Amino acid sequence: MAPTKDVSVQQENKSVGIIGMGDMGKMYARRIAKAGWRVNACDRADKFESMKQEFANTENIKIFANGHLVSRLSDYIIYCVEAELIDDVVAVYGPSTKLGAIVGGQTSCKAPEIAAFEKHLPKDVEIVSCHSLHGPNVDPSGQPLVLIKHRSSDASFQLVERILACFGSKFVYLNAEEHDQITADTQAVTHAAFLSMGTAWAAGDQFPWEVTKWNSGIENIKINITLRIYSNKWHVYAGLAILNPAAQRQIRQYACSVTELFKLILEGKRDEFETRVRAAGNFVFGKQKDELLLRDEILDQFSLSGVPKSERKPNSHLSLLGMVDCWWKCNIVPYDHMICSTPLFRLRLGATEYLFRQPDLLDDCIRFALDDDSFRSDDLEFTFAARGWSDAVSFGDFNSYRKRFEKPQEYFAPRFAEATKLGNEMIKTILGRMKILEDSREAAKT
Ligand SMILES: NC(=O)C1=CN([C@@H]2O[C@H](COP(=O)(O)OP(=O)(O)OC[C@H]3O[C@@H](n4cnc5c(N)ncnc54)[C@H](OP(=O)(O)O)[C@@H]3O)[C@@H](O)[C@H]2O)C=CC1
Ligand SMILES: O=C(O)C(=O)Cc1ccc(O)cc1
Repeated sequence: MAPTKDVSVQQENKSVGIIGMGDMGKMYARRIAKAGWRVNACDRADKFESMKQEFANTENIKIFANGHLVSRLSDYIIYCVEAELIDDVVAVYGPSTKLGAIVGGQTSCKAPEIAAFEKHLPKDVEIVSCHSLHGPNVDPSGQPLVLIKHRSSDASFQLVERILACFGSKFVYLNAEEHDQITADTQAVTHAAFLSMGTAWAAGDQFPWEVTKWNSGIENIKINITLRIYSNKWHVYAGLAILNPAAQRQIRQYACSVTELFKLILEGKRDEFETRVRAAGNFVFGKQKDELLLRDEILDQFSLSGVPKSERKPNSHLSLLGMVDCWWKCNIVPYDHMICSTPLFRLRLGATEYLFRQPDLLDDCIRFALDDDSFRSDDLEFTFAARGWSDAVSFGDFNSYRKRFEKPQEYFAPRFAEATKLGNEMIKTILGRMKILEDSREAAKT
């Protein structure tokens, strides 16, 4: 029989440690173990027995009582804990790291993670960090996986590459600072926009799929993504926004863009509003010639409502106008950030592109924003919400972020099961199509 990949991996006689066996840690452990590497893993001590049971029959995974035991044994140790806890957890287990091992982390913001490693790890330990730019239930193949060679030899870095190759992801090589700059946009502002939509709908006591005016192709994206975010754990979003200074700046600009555009609407300053929206659009989309990322017939498959197309109305789309204005004011061309794109970022870019690159739609939207007041109160709620999220992030208070998150979460909870199912299908279909487009663009370049 031909030697399998598993055999060559075992021959390296290296083991991987995972500290923090939540959603991402388990996903990492399972995939790395399946590729044949020995995995030593732990979560908090009080979960030791239940974890042991859960992984009793999983080949190559051994559960330990704590991170000291994992650290002492493993050659590449990955911290998969909450971002806000990284300093505390590395302070405890870091000094137990095996002599000459490599350490990395999976948290979504790298400045505090690298600072914790530099502070608490012994000097002989190398540092190679990583970040999978997708959630635990998304197929990692073809998705970006950032690798950060912070303090390591080439040989150690190549070992990490061989270990993480089992995801089939696209490696993206960045330093920690570049990572945080780009993900501030691709992740933190993306979440801020959809979190604000959810807060506004909940504050206005609207299940958007039950209200006719929220029914059109891109509304389906807004609703499905918003519900997808609220059905998740608050700490993931809090960590990557609060701990990343670039994210705080960009989220503040998003709130400011939304507020300024809304004031122009209220004051009826048509020319100023239109000039600003078009200038932002030209900056972001002016050079784009490729086919649109999103198409009606695909978007329409993913409605939570079933309202016929003929009954749909235009929308002022303040949330999308604000995104493009924010990119313009931050001097960001989002297409340059595709290397660190998450599925949600691609959908956000697809939705704004859909509006700005179809001249009739943008004309309708500008006219509607100024002449029709049926979205005014929704836009008011949205503006409050965007500023509230920006404040929550700037104040840096995890607890108030959590409270802010949990209110809409409770409001939308009854629809999570259905929305997640539809959202997963939507993401699969739309991203499948986007990938074909992106591949053909790449092929055209070469
Ligand atoms: N979920 C996602 O979509 C993604 C998340 N990430 C990042 O990955 C990291 C993990 O996220 P995720 O898996 O979703 O979060 P989870 O909350 O599911 O997992 C974190 C786990 O670490 C455990 N933990 C906390 N302290 C310790 C400790 N001292 N020793 C051992 N285990 C500990 C937590 O226990 P307890 O719950 O009791 O605190 C929890 O089980 C985060 O930093 C997140 O930002 C990155 C990409 C995607
Ligand atoms: O795609 C998104 O934006 C998600 O919400 C999932 C996610 C969350 C945190 C990460 O660090 C990476 C991906």
